[in-house]
Amino acid sequence: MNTDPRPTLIAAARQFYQMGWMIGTAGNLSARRPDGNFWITASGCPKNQLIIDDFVLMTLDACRSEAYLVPQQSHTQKRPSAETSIHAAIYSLFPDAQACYHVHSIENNLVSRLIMGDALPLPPLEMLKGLGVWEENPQVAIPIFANHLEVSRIADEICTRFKTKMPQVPVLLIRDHGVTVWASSLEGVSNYLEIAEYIFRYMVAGQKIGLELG
Ligand SMILES: CSC[C@@H](O)[C@@H](O)C(=O)COP(=O)(O)O
Ligand SMILES: [Zn+2]
Repeated sequence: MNTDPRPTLIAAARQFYQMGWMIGTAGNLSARRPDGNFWITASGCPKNQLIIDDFVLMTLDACRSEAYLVPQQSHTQKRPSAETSIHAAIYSLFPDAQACYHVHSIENNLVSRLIMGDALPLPPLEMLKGLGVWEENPQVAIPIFANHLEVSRIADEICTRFKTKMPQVPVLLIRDHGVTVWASSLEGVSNYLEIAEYIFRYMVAGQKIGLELG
């Protein structure tokens, strides 16, 4: 990824806003640069009207799963997303990840309540191939994490769980909060998010008509 990812992030945020996934400043998007630093949306920005200065450059301490502001950012006084620690956790756990998207949709909030355990089993849909699962009748579950006011606690729990058990697909849910997806390219992360949200819409619609989802 040699070009500036910010125009792509701006376009993606506008699209997700229109889908109802980034309403009222919700959500945050990030992408890595070739030097390993990553751009992330500044906190509290309306996602339908982002500009190039609505991003903050962070440097990653992969060993500690923490990110820090890159100094000398004369162009912005903005604060990074309040959920930067989750992006930092993903980038440190998955060195191939080049982009990480987090959105709040009605459906991703609803499905996080379909089961009160720590993983959501998915129906064996063809669409799972788009998340990299090429199996007959796949048994896939998405990890669910508790939502905490202190975001670094969510990030710590992601690190702890994924260090012992890697997720089957690059998707995680935070209960009553939203979804986070990651991929090795900007194109890939958008596809993954669209597929995850398709599956969530399917599950919510299936529940409504009493479908057995397993
Ligand atoms: C609509 S408030 C949502 C926030 O609390 C948070 O969950 C979120 O996704 C956006 O936080 P931000 O700091 O703007 O990146
Ligand atoms: Zn959020």
